[in-house]
Amino acid sequence: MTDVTVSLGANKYGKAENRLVKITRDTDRHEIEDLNITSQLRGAALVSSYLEGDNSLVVATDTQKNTVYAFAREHGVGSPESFLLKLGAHFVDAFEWIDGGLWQAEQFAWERILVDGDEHDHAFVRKGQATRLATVQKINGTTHVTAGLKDLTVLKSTGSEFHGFPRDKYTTLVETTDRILATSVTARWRYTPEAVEAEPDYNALYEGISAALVSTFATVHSLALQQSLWQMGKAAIEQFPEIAEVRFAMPNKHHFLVDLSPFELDNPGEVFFAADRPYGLIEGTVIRDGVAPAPEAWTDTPSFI
Ligand SMILES: O=c1[nH]c(=O)c2[nH]c(=O)[nH]c2[nH]1
Repeated sequence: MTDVTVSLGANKYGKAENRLVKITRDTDRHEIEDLNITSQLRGAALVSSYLEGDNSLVVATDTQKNTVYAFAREHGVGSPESFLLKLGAHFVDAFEWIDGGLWQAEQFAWERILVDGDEHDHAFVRKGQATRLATVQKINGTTHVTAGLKDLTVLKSTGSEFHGFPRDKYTTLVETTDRILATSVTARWRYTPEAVEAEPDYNALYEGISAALVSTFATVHSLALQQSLWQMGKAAIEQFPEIAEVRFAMPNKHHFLVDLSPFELDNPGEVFFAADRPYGLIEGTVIRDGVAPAPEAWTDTPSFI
């Protein structure tokens, strides 16, 4: 057997993709900062953790994660650059064997939802996300037009409650009167045969209907995402006689308040972990009374929405 020797090359370790949502709520006009942060450390002395399983110098990835959330509360975010600089300085200063590291951030941009032309104080829409949808169905001699949108991500940093649900031995969810409500709306609506016949301005209808959906999301004080869904569909149908029905699929994008008490920090609704899965999935159709149902309009379109 030939003598084979191996050595450890470049390495670093840490916690990837810490989803941090920071709400600044000193006044009624909230600010949102939404980031995905990765922290990784390097140090020559860390070789023993790889070669021998010696963890005596391993600043746990869990500690790195906690530091991200605690720093958001202690120092705020401000800019991703300044936040990462603070993290980097902390790790190399606090642990002398940490020579360096790599700290990376993605920041997701949000805009305030406009309600009657005015910026809302605590309701936001993710920038540049929504995709417009349109379908023409010719079937049994009839033409149906459906339209909609997907990936319209909206968030309210207050004005949402969830309580009064049944409890059994598997229920652990704590009742809340103030939570973040966030969803990525998929909605498809069907235009009435009369609207299609009249060859309406579909661009103007799309703008108006999508504005009605988001402004209703913003203004409804929500007791559940189900109720927001209903109110959004109802508003669109009431404001636009061209719509016969609206179908929705709305994931409940959970934001969990981070427990900062182990670090002797309070967290009055400011620092959240934005989970990506599992998520609640709330679906429903809102139908104008008196219109003829047209299930064939949806033939071969995506299963529900
Ligand atoms: O708006 C909500 N609807 C639910 O049905 C539900 N279930 C849950 O755990 N949280 C929530 N939130």
